[in-house]
Amino acid sequence: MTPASERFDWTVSPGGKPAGQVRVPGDKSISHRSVMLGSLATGRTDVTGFLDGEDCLCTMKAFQAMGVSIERLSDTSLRVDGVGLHGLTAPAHDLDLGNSGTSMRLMSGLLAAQKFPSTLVGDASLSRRPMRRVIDPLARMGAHIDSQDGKAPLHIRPVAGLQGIAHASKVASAQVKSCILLAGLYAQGETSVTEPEASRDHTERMLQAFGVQLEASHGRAALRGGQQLVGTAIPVPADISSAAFFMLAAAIVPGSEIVLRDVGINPTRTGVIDILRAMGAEIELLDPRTFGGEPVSDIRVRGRGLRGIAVDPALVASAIDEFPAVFVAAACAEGETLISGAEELRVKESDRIQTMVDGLVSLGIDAVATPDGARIRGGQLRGGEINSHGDHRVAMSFAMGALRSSGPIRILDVANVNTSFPRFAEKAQAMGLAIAPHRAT
Ligand SMILES: O=C(O)C1=C[C@@H](OP(=O)(O)O)[C@@H](O)[C@H](O)C1
Ligand SMILES: C=C(OP(=O)(O)O)C(=O)O
Repeated sequence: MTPASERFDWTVSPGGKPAGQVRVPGDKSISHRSVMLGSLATGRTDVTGFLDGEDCLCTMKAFQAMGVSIERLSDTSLRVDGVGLHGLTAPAHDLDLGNSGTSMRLMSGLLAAQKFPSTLVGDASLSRRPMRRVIDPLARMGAHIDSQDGKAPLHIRPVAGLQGIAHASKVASAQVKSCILLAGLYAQGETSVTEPEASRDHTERMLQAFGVQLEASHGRAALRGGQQLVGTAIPVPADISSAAFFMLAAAIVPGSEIVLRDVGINPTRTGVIDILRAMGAEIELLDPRTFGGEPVSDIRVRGRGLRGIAVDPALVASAIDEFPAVFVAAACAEGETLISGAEELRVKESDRIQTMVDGLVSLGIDAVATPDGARIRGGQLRGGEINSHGDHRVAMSFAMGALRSSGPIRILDVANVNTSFPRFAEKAQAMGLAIAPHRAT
């Protein structure tokens, strides 16, 4: 795998008609949680379809550094021998969580409850992201976390115990919700989280699969502390957030047809399907089934040409990571697309509103950023150079844009794609994209 420190670029030549079948890598959210919950359980957890991206490998290494035996049976299969809720041991060094917001926010919850200190560090992008959204509620539970003005590194001090709280989150964030629920496993009494829109519910589903009693309803989750987790088998579905780039590819090229296999279609994640359908894409769910506690299906996408829409703000939470792809879909649609209610995009790996608007404008598209979204008028993409700002989802979205551009698109700084989608360029090539990776010059 390419180390994120090496600079890589892509040149993507225009044209191509996406065709064929692909299974994109495993779901990132579920892969992180499989390591975390498997480590805290008693007994063995076998994980198949694990995402071997750098983000999830950071989580895996962090738990290994805290004494958990995690064996890689293959690139995508793990065997986790859990140490129980109180079995983690003090790491000998800072825990480096790379580029991964999910690792840092979820782990801060469970580490806040430990009898040993720990320090969580990340790369330059992760060190710019807001952590007060987890530090403040954890402090109300009795945790001690020192930060750099609300940002990483996070120094977590040992505490005698935590108290359950009822947390009303201002943002719809599965990372905040999961952080508090993981701390709640160790707290006295009940811990609950409510949020303005329902965020992805993998933590709730997976805790239940590990035997935890939990109340979950739309926008609220609650559990009582002191419950034991019991190891279980976790088959990880393909990640709808990675599949979204291929949905985009087929949707913007009339006459194309692809099938994406084994994709997780948890209803808290399927906003991108609703948005692309509203824009005119033909998307069919084939053979719906379940993997463990998660709904899965194959997805057929046929390109029919897209039209601009006002994206329903109620879909933002369930499509949050797919907006870079939606920006490119909007650029390839007839008419105007309005995106609103999506200010969370500004605090991801990059400011995804600004990065996407800047990139589209440099490719000749009329696009304007607003505080919580953008206005994008569809048009002819021309060739040019895109700075991905080291943001994997920005890089992959613009790569697909080349299917409709009049000249080659060069995308700078793409090594970070390995955080969520290892071997993306090979899979995209196999589906018809003329993508050439090369060392940055
Ligand atoms: O809980 C998770 O696994 C994730 C939650 C989302 O973040 P927020 O909770 O910050 O919205 C998402 O953007 C991220 O890629 C993964
Ligand atoms: C926002 C993302 O991840 P994280 O928050 O885990 O860095 C993402 O993968 O798009």
